[in-house]
Parts: sequence; C-alpha cells; structure tokens
Amino acid sequence: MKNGDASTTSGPATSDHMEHFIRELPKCEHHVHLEGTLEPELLFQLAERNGVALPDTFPKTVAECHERYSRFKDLQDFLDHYYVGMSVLKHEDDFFELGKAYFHKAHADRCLHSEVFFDPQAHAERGVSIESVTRGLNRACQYATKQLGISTRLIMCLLRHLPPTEGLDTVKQSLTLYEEGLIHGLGLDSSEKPFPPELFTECYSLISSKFPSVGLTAHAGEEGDHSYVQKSLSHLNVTRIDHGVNTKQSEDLIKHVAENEIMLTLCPLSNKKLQVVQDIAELPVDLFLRNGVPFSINSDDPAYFGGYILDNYLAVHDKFNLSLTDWCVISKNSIKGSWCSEDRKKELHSLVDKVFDKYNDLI
Ligand SMILES: Nc1ncnc2[nH]cnc12
Ligand SMILES: [Zn+2]
Repeated sequence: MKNGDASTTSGPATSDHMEHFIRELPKCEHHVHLEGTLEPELLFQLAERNGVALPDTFPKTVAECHERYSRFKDLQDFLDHYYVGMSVLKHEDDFFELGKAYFHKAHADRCLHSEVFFDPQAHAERGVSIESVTRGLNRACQYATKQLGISTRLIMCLLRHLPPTEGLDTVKQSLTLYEEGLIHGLGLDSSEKPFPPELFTECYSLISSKFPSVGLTAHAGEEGDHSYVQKSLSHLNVTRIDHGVNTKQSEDLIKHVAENEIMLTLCPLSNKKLQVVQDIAELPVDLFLRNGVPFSINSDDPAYFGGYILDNYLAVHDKFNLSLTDWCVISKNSIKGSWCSEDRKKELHSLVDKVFDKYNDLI
C-alpha cells in the first residue's frame, strides 16, 4: 500500500502505521542540554535537599512551572528562567541523577545514540566545579550505555553571553577532562545575538589544536541570521550547526552546507516555544530535504518545551506529509552525522533498515 491510500486495507490506516514506524525508528539525538532536562518535580526535590532558596518570582509548584513554560516570549526570556532553575544542581550526584533521568526518557523514545550538552560556566558561578559536573554527567553516560544500551557523547558548551576570556579559562580548565576522554565535543550556546561566533575563535582553536578528534559544533541561526551559521563554519571550523534554521535565508549557504555534509540539529518544539516560528509547518524541512541538507530532529530543553525526542519526531510527522523514504533519509543522515564509531554506525544503520523493511510492506 502506498502512502496516502488508506481506502483498501483492513487493520490500521497508513497514518497509524506511519506513527508506529516513527515510534520504532532507532533515533540519534545531537542537541539536548542536560540542564534543560530538569523536570519541575526533580527541580523542587533538589531545591529542598540542597537548601536552595529560589527567588520569589520563581514558580512555587509543578503546575505553576508548566504555566510559566507555556509563555516564553523568546530565547532570552527562556534563558533567564533556565539559569535560575539549574541553580538547584550542586553536587556530583545531582548531575548523575539528572543525566540518568534523561537517558531513561530517551530510551523510552527508542533513542539509541545521544550526544548531550552541558554548561559548566553556569554552575561555576555558584561554586560548582567543572570536575563535579563532568564526572556526575559522565557517570550517567556510562549508566546509559551499560544499563540502557545507549551510546553517548558529552559536549561541553561555552556561554556566549560571558566574555570570551572566561570561555578560554573554562577551556583551559577542561583540558584534563578532554585528555581523560570524559568530554568529546565543544559547543557554543546561550543568547545568540549580539554575540557572533568569531568572538570564540581562540577557544575553538585551542581545543582543536590539542585534540584534533574532538567534535566541534555551535548554536547558530536560531535567532541570529544566516551570517551566524556562515561565521561558525569559517571562524570556528565546526562540522555541525545547532538549530541552523536561518540557513534557509541563503541559497549559497544551503548549497555549501549540503555539499560539505554539515548536519543541522533541528529542534522543532523548541523553535515553536521560543517563537522562532509560529508554527512547526514553517520550518524548512521540505527545503532542506529537497536540497540534500542533512539534519537531525532533537529536543533541546525537553523539560521546558513539552516533549522529548519522539514528541519532536511526531510534531514533524504531524505537519509534514513525509514518506517512509524521507524518514529513512532523515534517520540515516542523523546516524552519519553522529560522533560515534564506524562500528556503532553500522549497527544503527542495520537497525533502521530492519524497521524500514518491516513497514515498507505496510505503508
Ligand atoms: N535553545 C537554546 N539556544 C541557545 N542556548 C541554549 N541553552 C539552552 N537552550 C538553548
Ligand atoms: Zn540548544
């Protein structure tokens, strides 16, 4: 049966098969901030356990949190809340618990490979060392691999609203952790405008000169225009772009990104919540597919944006009438763009093929 022709079958309609297919599809996540997976329930538990007094303006209950999360005006409005929320994280075990809870959610969504961000500078401000944060999260990564079969990578992000000299200090403090193999990538996040990527050139070149195999990525083209994407590629030498929605503004850039297999890590629910788009249907999913721009689908800050990776896949399914073949392209590109071993990629490819074969006869 072909996509869209639901008239002649018994059993579930095509769209039901499509939804089952998407649920079963092995997924790779490349854009999730572990601090953004802090659910309100754990946030309040940690506040009590760690004796953290949240400001009077902070929501008092889980329900009030959800109400607050339903009306972020933009990225900055979200970030102002997010940095306060994460102040309840104080000890290595808190970070372990946070990571473990995320990996269980990812596992339930059939996410088999996950590359996770963390923001050490946001914790250093409160006296929490980069070692405590990294070791706690690394233990969670090991747990995910051993107990849940998820391969993982840890990506340290620099906060672009802080001075680049502080970013460089953070990079220097992190060198031993990269050396130990606890951190595998470098990223750049927080308020995009007016902090262009070239401010952080030295931070990126220091890491890549010491550890050439470390993956480089940066948030760009979320609220910033396409020049932020261009400059992340030319000045930071990243091989991946986080968000990158505004790549759509330049035909030359679309061509460049496609030809050089730069993967964009799209985050549909995040873009809607932070009003990057008013509707997920506005995302350039068709444009990117037609032009061979590789992208993956991710959750960004799922505790705040109302859904983990599967919800983001389903949101795309809901708005774009993608075929089984389109989904296979998305899923194979997200494997190809992952920073895991070639053997792991082969395993993931064959798992995707199995699900594709199962549903190819049905859809
Ligand atoms: N969507 C986002 N953009 C930039 N920085 C972030 N940090 C957490 N979520 C972010
Ligand atoms: Zn992000």
